[in-house]
Amino acid sequence: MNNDCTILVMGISATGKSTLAKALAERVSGSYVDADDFHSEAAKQVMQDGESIDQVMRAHWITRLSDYLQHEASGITVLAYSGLIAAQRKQLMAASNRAIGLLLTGEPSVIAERMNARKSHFASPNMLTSQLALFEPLTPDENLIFTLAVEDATEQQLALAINYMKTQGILTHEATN
Ligand SMILES: Nc1ncnc2c1ncn2[C@@H]1O[C@H](COP(=O)(O)OP(=O)(O)O)[C@@H](O)[C@H]1O
Ligand SMILES: O=C(O)[C@H](O)[C@@H](O)[C@H](O)[C@H](O)COP(=O)(O)O
Repeated sequence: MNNDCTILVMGISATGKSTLAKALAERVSGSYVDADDFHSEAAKQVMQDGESIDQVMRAHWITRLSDYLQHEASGITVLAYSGLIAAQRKQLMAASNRAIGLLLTGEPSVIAERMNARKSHFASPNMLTSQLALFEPLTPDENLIFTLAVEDATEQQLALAINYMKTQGILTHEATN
């Protein structure tokens, strides 16, 4: 394992994971990685049709992501990843030397608005219902995952995330100045 740390930025589709993860990667001089890039073409087609991927497709996707984190990632990796299933969140948190999570949650109506407004993305807005149904709430042992509000501006989410990372010893004060 060559990576110092992975920051998993999680939440159902259109909660703002990619937006926050890109901003955070820039702020901490890390690498932004989008879990969307690890989907098969067949999985993308399913999501384009407005469905969430099935368990088998999700398991293959998680294996590819886990392999990447274990063997290819280096430095600080900021991964935008849905994290719907608790056991899989734990698997990816365990795939790095060090990992923390940020979870974007909020009102379904706000998320629906963002999904509908988003044009250039393979996931169809019809996915919202299945994403909400599939999402498994955090379990008590998932204590390195910090929840952020989708309703907050990205800058505010970023400030809270940086503060959390400092309290967890992931960042020094100097690293983000
Ligand atoms: N904090 C925010 N406030 C308002 N709009 C946001 C915020 N974060 C993201 N968005 C917008 O919401 C949409 C979905 O964001 P995106 O980052 O693509 O979500 P995800 O990666 O979770 O699917 C995009 O159009 C994005 O510009
Ligand atoms: O079932 C899942 O685990 C999710 O649907 C996952 O596949 C992801 O959320 C998609 O990649 C959609 O992309 P965005 O989350 O970037 O909208």
